[in-house]
Amino acid sequence: MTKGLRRWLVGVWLCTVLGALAETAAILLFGDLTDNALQKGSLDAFWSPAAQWLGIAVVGAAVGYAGGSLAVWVSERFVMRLREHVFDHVQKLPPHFFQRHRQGDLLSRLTGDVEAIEQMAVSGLIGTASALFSAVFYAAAAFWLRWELAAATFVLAPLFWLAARKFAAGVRSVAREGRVADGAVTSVVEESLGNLVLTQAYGRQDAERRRLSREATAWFRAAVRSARLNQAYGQLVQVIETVCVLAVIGIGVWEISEGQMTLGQLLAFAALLSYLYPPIRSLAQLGLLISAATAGAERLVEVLDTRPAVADRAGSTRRETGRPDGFVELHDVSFRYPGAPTTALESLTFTARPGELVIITGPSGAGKSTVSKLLLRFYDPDAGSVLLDGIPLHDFPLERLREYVTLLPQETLVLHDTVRANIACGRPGASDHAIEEAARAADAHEFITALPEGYDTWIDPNSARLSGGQLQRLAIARAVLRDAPVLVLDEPTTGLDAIATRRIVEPLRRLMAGRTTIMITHDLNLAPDADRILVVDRGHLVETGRHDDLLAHGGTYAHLHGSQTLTWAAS
Ligand SMILES: Nc1ncnc2c1ncn2[C@@H]1O[C@H](COP(=O)(O)OP(=O)(O)OP(=O)(O)O)[C@@H](O)[C@H]1O
Repeated sequence: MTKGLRRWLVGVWLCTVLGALAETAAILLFGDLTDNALQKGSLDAFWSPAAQWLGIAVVGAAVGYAGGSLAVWVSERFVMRLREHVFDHVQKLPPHFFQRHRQGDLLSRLTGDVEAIEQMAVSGLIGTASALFSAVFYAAAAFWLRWELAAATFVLAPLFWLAARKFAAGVRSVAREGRVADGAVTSVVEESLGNLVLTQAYGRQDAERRRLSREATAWFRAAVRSARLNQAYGQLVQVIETVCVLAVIGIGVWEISEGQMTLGQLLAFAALLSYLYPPIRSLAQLGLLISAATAGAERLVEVLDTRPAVADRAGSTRRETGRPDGFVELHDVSFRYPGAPTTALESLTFTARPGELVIITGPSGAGKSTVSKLLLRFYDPDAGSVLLDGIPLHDFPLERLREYVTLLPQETLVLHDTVRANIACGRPGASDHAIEEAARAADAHEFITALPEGYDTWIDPNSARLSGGQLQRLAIARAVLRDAPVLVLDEPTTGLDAIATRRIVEPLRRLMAGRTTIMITHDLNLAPDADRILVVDRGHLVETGRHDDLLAHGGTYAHLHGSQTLTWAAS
């Protein structure tokens, strides 16, 4: 991530060295001026050092400006890359990662934690480099000016380090608490806003406020503790500095009274000290800053350490497969979700030939949706194989595979964009004509043109502009445009009433025509159309056959069908 940034970093450090050199030279000139011009009252002795001082100040300002701007550019660029890197990584993570982490907490990691590191990167880069060089130069100048005074100062310098060390552990732990609390606050806000209807309908406002206030109190405590620690450290450092300055003045007064030193030298030395302490202080403080940023970094590393469940195999990205016919086979497939106590699928075997409709049904939690996750290769099976046209799925480049196998998920997924863009994401770059054709095939053209801005109407995931059935037809249009040989439909009618369901049956049939379709559903309306029905229960395939045969068999399928017919009759 730091590739290409390192040479700019060298530039920053170079500017810092030059800046410190300029300031050291200015201090020495100040001593000169005091002894030769001020004390003697000689204007002649003033001009030359004054002109040099001015020249040095101008050069110092230019170098300071260049170094400061460059340092911010380098560190902000680093942070930008870090954020993109983490984001890219998160986008590859498997579904269970998102089920186990609260969304708000992930948001806070991608924003707040990255900012914590940003602070360290900015202050670290500018701060450490400039503090280190300044400290070295000023220390060298101090020794050159009066070594005995410098020695007295440096005897006391380790006190700064001791103070910083004492505080570092506390600062890190409080920063960690703060970051965790920040994630919790974001999570509560995000969850509450997402659940506003439930909150308002059931009068849960007070309960939600209490939830927020609990997390906010933890955050408040951490923030106050952190401020207290920093204040205490700052004040302690002030006291240490005062001790150092008094020691130097004491020794200086004694040396002047002995005639071993001039007032100019003492004043220059005192000025040098006022330059020397800030870098020493900030070097010590850097430890505290790093301690605080480490808490944020640890949370990011936790995300980065989570491996994607699947990745392109070596060589698979170069493999040219051509568009498959859509022959899907599962052989003895078993799968258990990472960390789950039981297997979700056990020795599942079935095939779907090109153009066939295979329906997978069964009770809730049977493992039906898991089949869709394996077909899209969100996960690889623990045992057995999933093949497309006889080729194991992991031999296809992931991106290509997902062009060949299209998923129509349970929840209608909407992009924050126009209706047109929402359909076009099925095939980026599709012409307006193709988009409209897809919408017509999905019976969506009519309601889209009735929208205020037609295909250019803006929609978003929370938009109440479109009904569930209309959103589902939009998703069908997207799938039509994608034109994949294999289609996986996961409960396409869930959440739709009988009328809306009836309205999507025809578009669905059009979409399925000529494609291998694997439909996961409780709704057995389309079951008579299926070439094969699989009944899954607790991860096992318990029955398979055509609708009429399974009904005649009188087993689980007949029972599921019967209970559904009863529900329809009752409704
Ligand atoms: N991310 C996960 N981590 C652990 N277990 C999971 C995860 N997702 C699903 N499961 C478990 O795997 C089993 C099969 O789940 P799956 O979602 O495939 O069932 P399903 O038949 O589609 O259910 P439904 O009809 O209710 O959608 C269930 O016991 C479920 O609890």
